[in-house]
Amino acid sequence: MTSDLRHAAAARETETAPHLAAVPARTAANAAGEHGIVRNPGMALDFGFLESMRNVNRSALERRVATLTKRRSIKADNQAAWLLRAIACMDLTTLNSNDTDERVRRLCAKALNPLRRDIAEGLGLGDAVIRPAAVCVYHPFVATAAEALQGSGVHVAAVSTAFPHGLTPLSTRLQEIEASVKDGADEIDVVIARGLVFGAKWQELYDEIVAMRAACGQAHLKVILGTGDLATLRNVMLASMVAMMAGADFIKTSTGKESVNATLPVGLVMVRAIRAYFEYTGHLIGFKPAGGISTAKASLDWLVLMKEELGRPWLEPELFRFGASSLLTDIERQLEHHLTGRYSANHRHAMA
Ligand SMILES: O=C[C@H](O)COP(=O)(O)O
Repeated sequence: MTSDLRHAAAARETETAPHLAAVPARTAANAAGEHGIVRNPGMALDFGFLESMRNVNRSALERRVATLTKRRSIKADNQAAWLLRAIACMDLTTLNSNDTDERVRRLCAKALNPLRRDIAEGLGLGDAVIRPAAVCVYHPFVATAAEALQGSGVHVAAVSTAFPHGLTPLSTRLQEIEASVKDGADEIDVVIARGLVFGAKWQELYDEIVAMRAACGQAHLKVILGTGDLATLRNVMLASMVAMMAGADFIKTSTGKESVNATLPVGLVMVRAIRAYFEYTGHLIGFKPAGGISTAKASLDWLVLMKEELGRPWLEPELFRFGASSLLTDIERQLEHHLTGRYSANHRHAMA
């Protein structure tokens, strides 16, 4: 364990719940790494640890979520700052069957200038650069996005393993990852084959993710669980843990294509898995809720959940992302409302 992580663990032990709030911002910031966070090296698949995970109590989770979202008291002045943070933690996404290079270029242009000039000026942003953390695209558009975003610091994320179902031979999925990395992807969002969860084939799931992590090389690995397909919250907890043990840098809820996408109770299960993994290993894993998050209000609920359950470091793009195709539109509208007291039509905040 590095001294930074030892420091984080020591800080954790001195605090009361939610004790990860004690982890200092950018805990591992001194360690080398493109994101300023020590990458999760993974660990051997530990069946004993998996078995020790308690059953998930859905009604307790729902009560906790209700408390969190009701207790939230982000006042109007703070709200604009939180919404800017939501932009900074966003993977601005297009994953449509009718995507084109031109559409991806327009989305990248939006990522480079996410707020209309009058809104940015009205907020007094000056030289501050507020941009999404990444643009997320299908593999065929990685090179286009990489070229459009070159030098900007906005990453290219690719969904590269037979998204959204993950149902091609592993060798094909690994080749797709390698091709995306070669084309310039900084981050790879992979989907798991959900059948491995239903069959409790944890070893096979673990081995697949280990292979995917190896195929990523320096690119960061986000593992999409497809939680809406996983049937039980215990499956969500166990799949989260297996993904982290196999070396995931982030765990992500959904593809956006399941009938149920990111929900706060499922998110709570996953962030508690992240907490348990941290307590066990000292490694910090990112979280990405994705799918159906389209309103500024929803983004605030998620940010509150992260702050209350895991603490300040999980309000940084190194450890938290929204996967969202239309959230930026609503955030921009709300920021305009904050400045003018009026709402404008969505088309005034075009994405791509
Ligand atoms: O990973 C991101 C999701 O596919 C985006 O879903 P969304 O279009 O519902 O925002």
